[in-house]
Amino acid sequence: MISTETTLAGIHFDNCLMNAAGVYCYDADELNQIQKSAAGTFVTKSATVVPRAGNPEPRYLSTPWGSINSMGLPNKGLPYYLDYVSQQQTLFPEKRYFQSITGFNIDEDEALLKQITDSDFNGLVELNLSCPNVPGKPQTGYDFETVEQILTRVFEVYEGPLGVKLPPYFDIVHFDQMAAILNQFPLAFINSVNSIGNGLTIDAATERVSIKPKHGFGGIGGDYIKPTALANVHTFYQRLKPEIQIIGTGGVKSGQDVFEHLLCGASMVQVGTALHKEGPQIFDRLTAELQTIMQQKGYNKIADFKGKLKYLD
Ligand SMILES: O=C1NC(=O)NC(C(=O)O)N1
Repeated sequence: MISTETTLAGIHFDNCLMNAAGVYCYDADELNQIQKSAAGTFVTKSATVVPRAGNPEPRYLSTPWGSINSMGLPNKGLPYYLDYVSQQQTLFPEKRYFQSITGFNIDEDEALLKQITDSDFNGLVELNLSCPNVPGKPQTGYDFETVEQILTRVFEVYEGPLGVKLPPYFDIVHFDQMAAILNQFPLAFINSVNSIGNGLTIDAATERVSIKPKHGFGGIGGDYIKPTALANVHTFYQRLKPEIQIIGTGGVKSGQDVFEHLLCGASMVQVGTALHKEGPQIFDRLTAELQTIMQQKGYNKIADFKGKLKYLD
């Protein structure tokens, strides 16, 4: 039997595929659709201290090669998601889920984590350090000193399995610097990558930008970013201590894309842009395509090939 199961933070998941935060996870209706799909689990939309309407629309566009978005963290607030996940934990006591959170400062991060500690949440926290779309707010993941300060506070106050959603990096020195910071902490995982921030797509016919916020600037996902995503997954796989596992996100729309992320070292693979386009039935297709590739190569489980990317030297 070809198995696509995986383990993350010592937790078993029947399938290594799940949604990426922000896609099919805004409310109970969307999360129910992921729950009923072939995905191994789900992550909620990044929750902030107070609910947010997000940026003005149009704020999302699917393009032939992917997507651009400037959602601006629209979410129903952490209590909503904790209530929903609590119900799912009761319905499916053997499953574990991901709660994404993002504070606008270190005190907000602490407040969000305290809310989670005070709840019956038994899953994994994904701390989003990389939203590129809140006007005036930097992508924290590019401020290394602040990342270190945040993680220091986080692990003073939170005891459950926790990982960070990182922006894409493009410079080997930055990989080295970030890995040196991340390796100081008992992180369960990192999730590489969030969208490539502040891209621009335009409509030549109307001579206009595609989305309203920030004069059309938004996070880029899809085919455009797969090479960057694979490089980030593999570079951190090479540099991080083995206790910190990797969730691979970016450019996944086929079983081959999933296979490539796993080959680069991912233990779990998230799907964003392609899920937005195809809907939750994509998980059936991706799982079947991955299993076919594994069968053709003689692999029975992910551990047979995870991280075993070959070089040409
Ligand atoms: O972290 C995020 N990444 C994105 O690409 N978009 C969303 C958002 O704008 O809410 N957040």
